[in-house]
Amino acid sequence: MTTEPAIRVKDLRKEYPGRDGPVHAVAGVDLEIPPGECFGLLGPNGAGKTTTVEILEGLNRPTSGEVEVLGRRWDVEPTAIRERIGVTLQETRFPDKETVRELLTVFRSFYSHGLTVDGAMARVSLESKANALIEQLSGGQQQRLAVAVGLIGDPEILFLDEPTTGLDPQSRRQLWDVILDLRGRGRTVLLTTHYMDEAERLCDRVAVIDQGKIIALGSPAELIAKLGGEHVVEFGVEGEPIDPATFAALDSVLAARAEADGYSLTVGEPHRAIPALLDALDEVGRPLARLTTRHVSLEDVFVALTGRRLRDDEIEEPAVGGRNGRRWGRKARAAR
Ligand SMILES: Nc1ncnc2c1ncn2[C@@H]1O[C@H](COP(=O)(O)OP(=O)(O)OP(=O)(O)O)[C@@H](O)[C@H]1O
Repeated sequence: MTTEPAIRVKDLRKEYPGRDGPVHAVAGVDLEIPPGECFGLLGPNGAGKTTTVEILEGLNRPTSGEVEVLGRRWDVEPTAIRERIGVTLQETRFPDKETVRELLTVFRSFYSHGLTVDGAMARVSLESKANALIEQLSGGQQQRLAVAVGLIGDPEILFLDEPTTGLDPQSRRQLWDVILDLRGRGRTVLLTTHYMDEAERLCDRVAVIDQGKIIALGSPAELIAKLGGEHVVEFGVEGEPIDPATFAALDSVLAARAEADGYSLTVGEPHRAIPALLDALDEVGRPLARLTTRHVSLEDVFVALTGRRLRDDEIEEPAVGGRNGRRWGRKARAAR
């Protein structure tokens, strides 16, 4: 295996013509991904993930910038790159009337070396479906087949564009196992997703991308640690809305935010913050409607950086800094 980066991207830009002027789908992305890393590109719909990945896969051309895949450039050595990468697109449509084995046999013939067809089916646990028609497969099985197609050339890098979107939880977990297996084999995986739990579970490092730019880069644990608190307390209060600044001043609260249906606090120590919250509500005679606690997630990182949720582009109020004086919220922007 080479010691050069598996992927190197410098000042990558892609503009599409738009009705109201050019759309800057990728607006200056720098990336260096070492071999063997499972790297996640995270961001909401329209952030520029697919465009970036398509350029890396050689399916789209950049407007400007440098791209090297396994030390090679698409405009110089396209075949050499194609032989060593695998691609699973966001949506794949295979011929309904072909069997799993037939399809994999066709794709295997495109590569000078690779897995056996049986080996590829085993990697994605589809052995029992070898002779099933593609139209007979469930959504999760079809997606695993798409991954098997990506793996058939035994690639050094596998690109997976939103591999689990639309799948049920069990199918998602089955695909996660396939990706973890690949990671365990030392292969490089570049994954795009808008599921934060997926990124946390699978990725060594993630780049959070928004409006064509990387706004945070690091391991999920590093990005979460930057929020300063490990826990989120979410609660609702009966009656009129309360200014979140009231809660920001409470013991061990690092940031407070009004949510659509209540409030969310980033806290260092829930056993100090919760009693303080209950006392404060008691004092003003406002009963608590509900309260839950959870660990901070990458979703919270995204909200803290952009003031928006990843999944639905819902607008959030900026967070109000706690007594440690930390402000994590930014001005809420209008959804595009
Ligand atoms: N062929 C195209 N022509 C014009 N605009 C495009 C084209 N492809 C993408 N865009 C625009 O570029 C931006 C980035 O799109 P892209 O598909 O890369 O985002 P994404 O993060 O992958 O989103 P999704 O999760 O929805 O696929 C969006 O504003 C999109 O509308």
